[in-house]
Amino acid sequence: MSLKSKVTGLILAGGRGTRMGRVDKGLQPFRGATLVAHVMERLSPQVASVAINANRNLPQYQAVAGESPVLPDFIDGFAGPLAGLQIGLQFCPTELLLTAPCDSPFFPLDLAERLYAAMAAQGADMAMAVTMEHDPEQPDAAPFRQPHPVFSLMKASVLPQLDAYLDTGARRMEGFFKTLKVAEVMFDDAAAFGNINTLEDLHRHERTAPTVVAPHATATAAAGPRDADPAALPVDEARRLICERIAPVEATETLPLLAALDRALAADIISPINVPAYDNSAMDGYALRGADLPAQGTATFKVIGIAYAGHPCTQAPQQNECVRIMTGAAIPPGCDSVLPQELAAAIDGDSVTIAANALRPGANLRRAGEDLKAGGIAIAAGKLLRPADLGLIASLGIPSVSVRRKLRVAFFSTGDELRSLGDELDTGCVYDSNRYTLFGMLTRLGCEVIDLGVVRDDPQALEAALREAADKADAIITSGGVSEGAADYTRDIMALLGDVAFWKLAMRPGRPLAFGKVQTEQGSAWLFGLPGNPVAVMVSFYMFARPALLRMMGAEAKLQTLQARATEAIRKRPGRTEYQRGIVSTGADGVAQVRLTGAQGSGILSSMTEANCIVVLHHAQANVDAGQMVDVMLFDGLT
Ligand SMILES: Nc1nc2c(c(=O)[nH]1)N[C@H]1C(S)=C(S)[C@@H](COP(=O)(O)OP(=O)(O)OC[C@H]3O[C@@H](n4cnc5c(N)ncnc54)[C@H](O)[C@@H]3O)O[C@H]1N2
Ligand code: MOO
Ligand SMILES: [Mg+2]
Repeated sequence: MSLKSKVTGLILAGGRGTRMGRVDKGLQPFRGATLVAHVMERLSPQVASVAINANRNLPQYQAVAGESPVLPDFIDGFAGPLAGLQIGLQFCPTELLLTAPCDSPFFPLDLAERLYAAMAAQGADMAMAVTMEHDPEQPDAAPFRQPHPVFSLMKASVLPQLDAYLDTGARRMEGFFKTLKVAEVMFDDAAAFGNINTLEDLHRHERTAPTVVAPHATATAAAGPRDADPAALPVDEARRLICERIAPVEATETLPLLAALDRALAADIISPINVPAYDNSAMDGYALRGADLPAQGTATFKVIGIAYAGHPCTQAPQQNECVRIMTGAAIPPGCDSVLPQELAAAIDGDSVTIAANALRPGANLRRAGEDLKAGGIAIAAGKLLRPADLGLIASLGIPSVSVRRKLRVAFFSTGDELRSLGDELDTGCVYDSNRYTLFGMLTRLGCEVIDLGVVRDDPQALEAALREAADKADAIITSGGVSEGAADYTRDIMALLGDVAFWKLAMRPGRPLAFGKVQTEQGSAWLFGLPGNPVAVMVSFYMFARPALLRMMGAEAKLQTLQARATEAIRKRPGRTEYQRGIVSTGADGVAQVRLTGAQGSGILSSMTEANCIVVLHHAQANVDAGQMVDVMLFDGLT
């Protein structure tokens, strides 16, 4: 089942708007629509359906909501967001509820996904967004954790706990959350959770250009302390801008199951049968009726038949009778329990003696449909098919599946200094390594690769390569030439052929990045102009090209991070995301620990081959002390 189908969105618009002069915040005009309409637009793609919690101007909210419900508080008197949450949970038709306030129109498009990942991983009742913020009055002070309780994903089943909490007269969200198991999810981009509190805020944001058109405008709002480059775009923001523009390729194909490994499933796999198809035994032993088991002492059962996997026994045991049964064999009629043979008190010819408490009635049975129910979604569209998926599909008797077509990705390296393998290495030259790392990363991702070789720093050669790439491919990956260097013609040519933006990112390595669409008469392709430095090209690929390509492939793109303890102090400047190469291992106490691989320069490719993970030091994060936990991304999870 897809996550989206499990989540209902709730927009919290029930407040009094005190700080806005008691105007109805959600209905304030903003960039050509109401604030609530902006929130609705960001929430809708993440959820199965949306509801709005509002207590005033209900017809106006209904006009924005369309078919979706507008729900006033159940308890009286503008009791705050918890009252909105209560009615939202009462209404919620799915197992999860995602909340967003009506005055925060910039929140991440992967909010549901990221909150859910943490909630599931930690077995929590709910997950809440957290950011690291700076006090604008004290720019030199350490950043602090800012929870955002109004951006939460929770199980609908917490409603009775909320009812009980509200019955005590308490009204604070944080107070209620203390009664639950909460997973906190750190988001890099504090600005994305910024809300519009006052009319002045509203007008200030209104004057800045919309996020999608001019990333740098919002980057300024998100800038960290004074030494950070205010024009640099935070990583989360850049990833969001890229993914917002990109859509999956439409074409699909039907492939025999064995040819579908690593491809993105184009349609849900619906189970045509129950798996298992019949109740069967989980053990070698004796099938019997649980009601016949002794309450005390022992009871002796007569063996009346034998059931093998594939050869059922159709005889129904009567009182104190049983059937000898093997693992996987169908349970004989009337039986509901299986005694593993080693738990019998005695076995003598065709009689088996069982002691009281040796077996719980109902034990050791695998019920029909306990793995998959006929008619249910066995695997949701978007899944990249792994070995277990092939097995699961086979277990349903399905011989072929519909997958998205392979993505065609053209790539080339740029630079006069590059020499191909087999060439002499002249003075001032380097062997072209980026094309090999790119080939590896693209192939691992399951793309059809089109290698266009090395392209000289020459406008005509570059234009020809880009045109050829746009004609042949869905996406183009280049390396080099996107910085400010005098010989970097790529920028001019890319801009000439398409709608390409050159970004300076608040990250290291991988500061420069070109992204946009290259258009020719024959076709168009998304271009990712990655920086030339060999480590930067890999990091930029993983952080930006990979999620975008996966999205084009119609696959879910998760960047999974784990936590590990830093074995050493790490220097880190707040205001940019740093990706350092690390080696993760298990510490003496069983906790994951990570050490850095020596020099971290963006030309030092050996740091990548030595590493087994990337240590992610988030935008607002400062120096890390030895022993502190840090986020790591395992290479094995990236490709
Ligand atoms: N004045 C500034 N200079 C630089 C800035 C800046 O902001 N202002 N950014 C630096 C950063 S960060 C990077 S990264 C590089 C990126 O520059 P380009 O993308 O233009 O890349 P090139 O200059 O073409 O190459 C950089 C470096 O990488 C080597 N390289 C390039 N391609 C390959 C390849 N296929 N295989 C192996 N090595 C390759 C190239 O020889 C250079 O040494 O700009 C900084 N400068
Ligand atoms: O992208 Mo550059 O490699 O950050 O140094
Ligand atoms: Mg260059």
